[in-house]
Amino acid sequence: MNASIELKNVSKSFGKKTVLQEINLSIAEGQIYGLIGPSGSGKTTLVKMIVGIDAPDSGTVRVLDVKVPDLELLNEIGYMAQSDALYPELTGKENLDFFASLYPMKKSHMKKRIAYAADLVKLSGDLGKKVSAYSGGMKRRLSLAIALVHDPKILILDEPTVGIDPELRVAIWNELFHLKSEQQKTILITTHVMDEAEKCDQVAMVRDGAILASGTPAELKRHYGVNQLEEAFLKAGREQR
Ligand SMILES: Nc1ncnc2c1ncn2[C@@H]1O[C@H](COP(=O)(O)OP(=O)(O)OP(=O)(O)O)[C@@H](O)[C@H]1O
Repeated sequence: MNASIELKNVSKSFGKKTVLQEINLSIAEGQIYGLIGPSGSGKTTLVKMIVGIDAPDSGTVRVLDVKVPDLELLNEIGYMAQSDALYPELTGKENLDFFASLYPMKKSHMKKRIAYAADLVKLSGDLGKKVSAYSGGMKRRLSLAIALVHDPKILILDEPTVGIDPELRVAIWNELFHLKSEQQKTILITTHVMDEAEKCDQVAMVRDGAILASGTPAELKRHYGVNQLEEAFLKAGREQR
């Protein structure tokens, strides 16, 4: 099977600081892939390279076998950034309409997609309100709906469940599982939360701009002889030093 997302020897520095060093990553289609690592380890920088928002200093990024950046590829990627990029003076519905209109979709299909995405994040009842009146969690939920609205093959979600209550978090994860198994979506997610990493098919542990280890959660725990993924992460970090 071809990889949906493939990074080869990707490095990036900001000034003198090396933020990513020689990253190699291959994510198969139809997987939920987790990037787990502490704050500042380089996860966001890495996903921005995959979306094409930022360019590596060296190395290559390919998505669906197309070299990034590529404008058409954006039709196949749903990106939820860590900070919400919403229009506060517009309503939730107007935000969804606007972002959906950026993609080639028939009006009737667009309407269905907006209803589906709003329902998924339990915002259907609040779509008429201005985003400036939304709570932090509601804004995250709207951002997730926007990432999904054009039915992309690949979802890239940067800490999607931060500020979302446990019940909705479970509902969102169930939908991610559904999108994977029913529609073979490829889902890349960054998280600090170990119990979310446990739900991923594959996990890469990121630290100081490098991938310390990768594999299924079970493989990683077995490799490090531990019962918790968190312990595997700590052991991998100690071995690196
Ligand atoms: N545009 C930039 N200019 C300078 N430094 C940057 C820039 N973007 C990121 N960095 C630095 O790169 C490092 C990695 O940041 P990044 O946001 O990728 O980490 P992260 O793992 O996503 O962290 P968090 O979990 O807190 O979001 C940090 O030291 C950060 O300060």
